Amino acid sequence: MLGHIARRLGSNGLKGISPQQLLPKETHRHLQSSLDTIRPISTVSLWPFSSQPRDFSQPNSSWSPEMQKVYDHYYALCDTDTENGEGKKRPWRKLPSYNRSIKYATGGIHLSKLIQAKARLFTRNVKEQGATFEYVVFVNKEEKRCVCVFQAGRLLEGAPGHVHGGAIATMIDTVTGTLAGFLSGPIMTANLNIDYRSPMPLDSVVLIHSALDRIERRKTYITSKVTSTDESKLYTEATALFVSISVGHLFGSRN
Ligand SMILES: CCCCCCCCCCCCCC(=O)SCCNC(=O)CCNC(=O)[C@H](O)C(C)(C)COP(=O)(O)OP(=O)(O)OC[C@H]1O[C@@H](n2cnc3c(N)ncnc32)[C@H](O)[C@@H]1OP(=O)(O)O
Repeated sequence: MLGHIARRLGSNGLKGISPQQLLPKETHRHLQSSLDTIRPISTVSLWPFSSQPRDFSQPNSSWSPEMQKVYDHYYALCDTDTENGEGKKRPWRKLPSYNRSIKYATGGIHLSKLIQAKARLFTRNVKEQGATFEYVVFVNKEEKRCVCVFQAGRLLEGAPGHVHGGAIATMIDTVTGTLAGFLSGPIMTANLNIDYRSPMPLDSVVLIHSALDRIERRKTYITSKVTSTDESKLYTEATALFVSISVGHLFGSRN
């Protein structure tokens, strides 16, 4: 199939070629009839390759009612785009989450190939939904803080029936790092201090609250705490230091 498409593309790339020309008649007819059953034809694109990367933080069937409820709560506080382009300005924004750290940033697709084409983000590389890290990050730019809703799947076991401390550290690093990157641009974790206060049962849904403490030159300090969704129980507290880097740092350059 891909060879067929490549032959039809020839040396002219995609210019002027419709999806109908690229697909065998039978495949095209099948695709057309499937799509007709789910969306009005006027809104259907027959182009079979999505240019949109998958957002792993969209709700899915592995989410517990509690996870969905907290997601709905924060989602309702987010900026919205309406059909006539008049969005509602609200303080929160849901961040999309892809399975590579830089691929979809500006120019990142080329960088990600240079660095390691087959690399995948640690927290987004298990196919079975709900088995490991299910999470979504909401950020409040004005208040320089974010909240991550995290459902810890059964494959994250450390102590029997409970979430592994390394998995919790991974999520704290990810969330504090996301906030630091959002506020300061490219960064790397220089220091992460964690106090584990109570064991977290597998399948728990928790909130990871992270906030900017201060920025000093290239250093961004973030504080974080992990609580139950009603915030009555404290699981973990942490502080993190991120140092701003140039892209060259990832290639071993000190500039
Ligand atoms: C963009 C994000 C969005 C993407 C989405 C994906 C989401 C996932 C997000 C996932 C996120 C996950 C992210 C990850 O997991 S990143 C992976 C884990 N981290 C690393 O591997 C980092 C390894 N270390 C280094 O590369 C370098 O040491 C760094 C870059 C950290 C600094 O080396 P550099 O040569 O550049 O700087 P410098 O040495 O001149 O120091 C500069 C300043 O910093 C101070 N300092 C340094 N170290 C420490 C320390 N340990 N405690 C206290 N202070 C420290 C230092 O005193 C100085 O202070 P001052 O003299 O200015 O006062």
